[in-house]
Amino acid sequence: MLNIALAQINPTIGDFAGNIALHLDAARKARLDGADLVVFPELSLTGYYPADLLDDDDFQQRLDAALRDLMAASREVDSLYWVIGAPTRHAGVGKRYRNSLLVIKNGEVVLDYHKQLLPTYNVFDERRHFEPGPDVARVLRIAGVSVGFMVCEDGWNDDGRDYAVNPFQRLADAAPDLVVSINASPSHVGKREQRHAVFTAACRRHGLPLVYVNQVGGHDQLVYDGASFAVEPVRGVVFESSRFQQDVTTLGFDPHTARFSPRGGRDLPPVATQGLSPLAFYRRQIVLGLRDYARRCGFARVVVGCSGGIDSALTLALAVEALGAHRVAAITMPSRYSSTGSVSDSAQLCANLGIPLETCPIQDIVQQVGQTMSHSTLQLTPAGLALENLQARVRGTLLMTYSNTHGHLLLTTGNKSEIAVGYCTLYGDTNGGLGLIGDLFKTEVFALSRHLNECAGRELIPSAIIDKPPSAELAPDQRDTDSLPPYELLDEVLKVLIEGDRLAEWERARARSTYEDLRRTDEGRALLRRIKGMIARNEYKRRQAPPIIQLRGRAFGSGRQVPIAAMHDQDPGWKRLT
Ligand SMILES: Nc1ncnc2c1ncn2[C@@H]1O[C@H](COP(=O)(O)OP(=O)(O)OC[C@H]2O[C@@H]([n+]3cccc(C(=O)O)c3)[C@H](O)[C@@H]2O)[C@@H](O)[C@H]1O
Ligand SMILES: Nc1ncnc2c1ncn2[C@@H]1O[C@H](COP(=O)(O)OP(=O)(O)OP(=O)(O)O)[C@@H](O)[C@H]1O
Ligand SMILES: NC(=O)CC[C@H](N)C(=O)O
Repeated sequence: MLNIALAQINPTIGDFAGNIALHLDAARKARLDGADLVVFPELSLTGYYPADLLDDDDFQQRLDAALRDLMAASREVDSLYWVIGAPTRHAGVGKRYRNSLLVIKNGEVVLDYHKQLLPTYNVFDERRHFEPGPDVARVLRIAGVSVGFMVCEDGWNDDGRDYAVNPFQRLADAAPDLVVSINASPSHVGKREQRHAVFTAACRRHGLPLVYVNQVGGHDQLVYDGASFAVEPVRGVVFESSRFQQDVTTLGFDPHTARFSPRGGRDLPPVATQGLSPLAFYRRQIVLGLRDYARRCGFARVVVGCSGGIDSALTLALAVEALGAHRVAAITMPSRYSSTGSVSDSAQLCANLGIPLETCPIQDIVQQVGQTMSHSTLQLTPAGLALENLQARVRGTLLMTYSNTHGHLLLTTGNKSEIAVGYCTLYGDTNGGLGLIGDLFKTEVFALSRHLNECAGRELIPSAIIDKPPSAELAPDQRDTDSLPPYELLDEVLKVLIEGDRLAEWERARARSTYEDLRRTDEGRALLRRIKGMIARNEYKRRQAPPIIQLRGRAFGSGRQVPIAAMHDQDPGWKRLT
């Protein structure tokens, strides 16, 4: 019997002392639980993903020292095998580092393995920093059990197709009793189920049991849900660590039966195939994403402009859940175009959430800006769109002034639909340090708001806010639908155009059929061209936008890299100055 601890930790990138302490605490717990080896996530020493910090001299020196400190720390838990992840120096031609898995014991490296498949797609950019490891299998005998090792993406090329490099196949050829995979796998809706499908299929194909340990925590726009797991070749996933929090659990493994057992128990039931609902998932992902972003960047409090609309309401409700009511500030900034509901609904929302609502009307400043500009040599009186945007910019400026004064992090409130088509004001409502709902389509913003109310068993977000038609309230009687197609239609089209083959299977059929229906008529094709044009022409806004927490298969940000100064397909608004 081999006792193996799955140490799902939440390292902070570059906080070497803190990360070593996390390793040591987990190792001590593993020892108390009778573990022979403790398994940490990919790049557990640095945190995933250090990116260009790997090119920084000081970081490199701190990393070298930290690796020595971690080895020394391993002596404090006598004879325990630690499986850790760290960049290690690469001496040959090419990149300076490899993405490595090290097995250490009593201060010595007893095995090293270097990741072969370096993901460089979507949000990943590992080829930029790492040299791939050689096409070899690495196996070590621990407590009479032969254990083979791999790192994250190494396990994803085993789907029956004929890849040039398939580390899972290579390891299977070495016939270990057990596979240990260390990972930094960011989560989005459906990702947990995808991991289960990929690894149960490979384990079944090769008749191999596997332990998969993932990182947990929020790192900029990415959130890692943990959800580490153990797979038996016949029964599939039989254990799953808790999601969205650190977890150190020790399992027994019997090499004769290839089965796992809980500590002191006999058997494990198979884990349910279906995890959280999409809405429950979004909520937990955003809450952890904000919590870790705020604490890692040193923000005790956040501030949100509260319009009485659904986007700011949902942002506030999620911020209160993540940080507590005492850490969230809301400011209403009515203008002459604000409805009465804008302030009264904001007041009701804040009462429901238990936060005070500050008030700062903007009419005087907007007027003053107009007068200043018209009385200057500019002789310019802001009107039309310029006046609309001025209001949004005055609000953005006031919010940043509040942030500068009190040190609150400003949360931006844009959703994926409006970010896609540029229905937002640059340096106005796009101001902020982090977006919580920027990867939710507007229809999902409504659904998640209702979900929060259902979970609370009361109205957190007042139904008046949920039921009112979306409006920017920057001009008289303005409605979003004056400028945009109805969100029920727009969102389905955006799913196809933005997410494409990354669109989750459960929503693919509906989105595609809406899209294909539109392609059948002249009017529909014209609408598609218009939407494509809006997406293309607003690339520049997204390039300047704050990071948003990724929730879906393809989010704006590093996961979608599109040039700005380009001629985009079918863009009716494209013009070249000659
Ligand atoms: N390729 C490019 N590269 C760099 N910069 C570029 C650019 N193209 C335009 N620009 C700049 O961007 C400016 C236009 O962008 P911007 O000033 O943002 O203004 P714009 O996109 O023209 O207008 C904002 C739109 O968003 C709507 N809105 C505003 C606020 C809130 C909401 C809501 O409900 O959430 C909706 C508003 O009603 C309006 O339709 C141009 O004047 C130019 O300076
Ligand atoms: N009267 C206001 N008071 C305070 N903040 C405002 C006000 N109006 C707009 N904002 C800020 O600007 C953001 C964009 O608001 P706007 O109403 O223009 O569009 P929206 O996308 O429908 O957002 P929401 O649903 O929150 O109203 C809001 O989420 C809010 O943060
Ligand atoms: N760190 C990695 O290798 C991540 C890639 C992998 N396919 C995942 O997202 O799970």
